[in-house]
Amino acid sequence: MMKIAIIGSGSWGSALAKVLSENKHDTVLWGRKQTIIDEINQTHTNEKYLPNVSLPKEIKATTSLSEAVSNASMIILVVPTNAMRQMAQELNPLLEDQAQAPVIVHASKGLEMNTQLRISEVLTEVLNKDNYQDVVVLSGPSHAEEVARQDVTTLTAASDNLEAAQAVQQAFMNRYFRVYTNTDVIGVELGGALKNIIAVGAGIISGLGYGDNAKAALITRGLAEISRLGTARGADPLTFIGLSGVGDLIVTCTSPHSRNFQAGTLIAKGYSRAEVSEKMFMVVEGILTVKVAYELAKEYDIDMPITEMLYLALYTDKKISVEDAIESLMLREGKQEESLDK
Ligand SMILES: NC(=O)c1ccc[n+]([C@@H]2O[C@H](COP(=O)([O-])OP(=O)(O)OC[C@H]3O[C@@H](n4cnc5c(N)ncnc54)[C@H](O)[C@@H]3O)[C@@H](O)[C@H]2O)c1
Ligand SMILES: O=P(O)(O)OC[C@H](O)CO
Repeated sequence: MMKIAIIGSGSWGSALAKVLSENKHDTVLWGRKQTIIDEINQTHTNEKYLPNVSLPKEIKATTSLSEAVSNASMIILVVPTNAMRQMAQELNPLLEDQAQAPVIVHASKGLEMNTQLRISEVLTEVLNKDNYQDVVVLSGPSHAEEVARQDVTTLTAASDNLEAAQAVQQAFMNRYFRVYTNTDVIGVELGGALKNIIAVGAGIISGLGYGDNAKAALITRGLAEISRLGTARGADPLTFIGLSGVGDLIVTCTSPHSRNFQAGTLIAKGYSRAEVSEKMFMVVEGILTVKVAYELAKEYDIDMPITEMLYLALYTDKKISVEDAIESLMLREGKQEESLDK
């Protein structure tokens, strides 16, 4: 058993802390809001982010980053993507004097605005490489609400160093939480980040009353464009038919738990991007990732029609309605489906 620090006490950080504590690890949960930290320590709940869940009383919560990471063998970052750089900068001096360099894990899903970097790229850019062992990405189809009630869940731990991925696998695995390993960090991170865009689209078509045919079309063609961008960025195409690809795409596009899906239903009701962000108090990564993916698609000359339509609807003043966007997707020139020899 080891000391594991979880940085971020929102829905996913709290659910992951619950799993690790149940696996008998010395689990410390860091958050920036004193009221939430007090609630976790005193009543063993986090009603705002993980309602109706009893957390193990062994979880220690703190607002002190130094206390959280001191002597931790593993540090798991679960803050919104655009807070990762700052968290890594704050971590850097605290890792200087650790007796043993920790494994750094992140379990978030997005791409950094402006730099277009994957989260592991941000972490390796900022963290002093002498002070940590490896970076591991934990991703896959996993809603916090279901993990917290011990529903069967499968994930992927990916790292360039298979042994580091295996260490994460061993820390988390139990009868309801099964972790596979992978060495395709690019594919695992891009699958997790880009599926959120398609989930926003799924919420929109559901909110507009389209049926299951439309949803299946969106998921399948969404997977095609995720795979196109992913392989252009160096991912193994097979990764996109794994847990962090199609697995996460299915769960996020079909589950009422998904914040990205919920945000899509609000967009279908006519709310603007700013209004949606205000109404959803939890992070909706897909709304931000649309912009980054659109820019990457332009840069790499990749056809991403669903992402492009969402970008036009959310980020430009072209005032394209969602109905017009869907019609224009449907009426593009006829295409051939992907095949292995193309
Ligand atoms: N909720 C899930 O089911 C789930 C599952 C898998 C992955 N994820 C991913 O995990 C990441 C976190 O999601 P979540 O569901 O926990 O979000 P959340 O909105 O529930 O919680 C986010 C937490 O980060 C904190 N935070 C926000 N800005 C911060 C900053 N600048 N510095 C430090 N802390 C900050 C918030 O106070 C909150 O505690 C996202 O990338 C999400 O895609 C979520
Ligand atoms: O609630 P969402 O849309 O952020 O999705 C959560 C997880 O990524 C699902 O695997």
